[in-house]
Amino acid sequence: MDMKTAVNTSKTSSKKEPVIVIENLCKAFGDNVVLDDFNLTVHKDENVVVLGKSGAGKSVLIKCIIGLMKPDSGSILVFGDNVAELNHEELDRIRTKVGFLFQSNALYDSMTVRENLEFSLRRHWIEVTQHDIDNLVKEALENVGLPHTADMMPAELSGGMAKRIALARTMILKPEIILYDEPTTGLDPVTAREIDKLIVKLQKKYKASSIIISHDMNCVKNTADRVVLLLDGKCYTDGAYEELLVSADKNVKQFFE
Ligand SMILES: Nc1ncnc2c1ncn2[C@@H]1O[C@H](COP(=O)(O)OP(=O)(O)OP(=O)(O)O)[C@@H](O)[C@H]1O
Repeated sequence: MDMKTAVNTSKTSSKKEPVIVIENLCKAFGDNVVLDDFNLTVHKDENVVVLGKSGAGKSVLIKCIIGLMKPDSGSILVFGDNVAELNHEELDRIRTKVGFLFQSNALYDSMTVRENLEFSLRRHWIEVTQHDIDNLVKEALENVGLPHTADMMPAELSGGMAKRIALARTMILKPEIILYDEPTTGLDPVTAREIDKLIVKLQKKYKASSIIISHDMNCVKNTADRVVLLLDGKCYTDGAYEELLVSADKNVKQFFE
């Protein structure tokens, strides 16, 4: 079956403006061809989940999007700019609009929650006042339901709380695009579902677009407007969760069984 033809209709309309356009992306490490003519367009307000087996190239894809890795060929346009051609300052400007939630959370252990959130702001927004910072920190903590944690240290947080704080730190810059690297990995099922809800709530509130890398099929179901299967370096198929769920294609089925 030609899966592209079969399931290439997503819940979100392709009429919305594209924010990320990836065309013919290729990346190899020696003989290891990881991305091989990979294509993907993400539109405004859209949550796209990228599914793929371990080693399929999901992290490499994300690194290319934020300019941490250079593609061998092909292009990645973020808000119309070709990431591989940007200089350091231009990349920094783009990164204020593109938030990244690390799988490890990447909170600074020696800083309080407030300092972790402030650090993000001071690094990117040079002219921000202390009054603005206080308000933004308050809003960010309220967004994730943890207004009382500002003076806590990361070591005092549970895994779920740390994930929420990491999400607050990502959202404090009000990014227009958020890239999530396995946001629910390592969390218990109840906490994982809370994180799914927060991802969707904040995406709606700030009208952000997202790429979510996940193996957690509940997370995929709860967050995805569209699911992309990365296989053999290509976008193997692309459709709504419900469409892929009933697919007869064996490569798709293995993720949904
Ligand atoms: N810097 C690098 N140098 C050499 N090979 C690399 C490098 N980064 C990634 N790779 C290779 O690229 C392939 C894809 O890796 P990647 O981390 O993107 O997989 P993934 O889909 O994110 O897997 P997982 O779900 O296990 O995290 C792997 O074969 C990996 O060994």
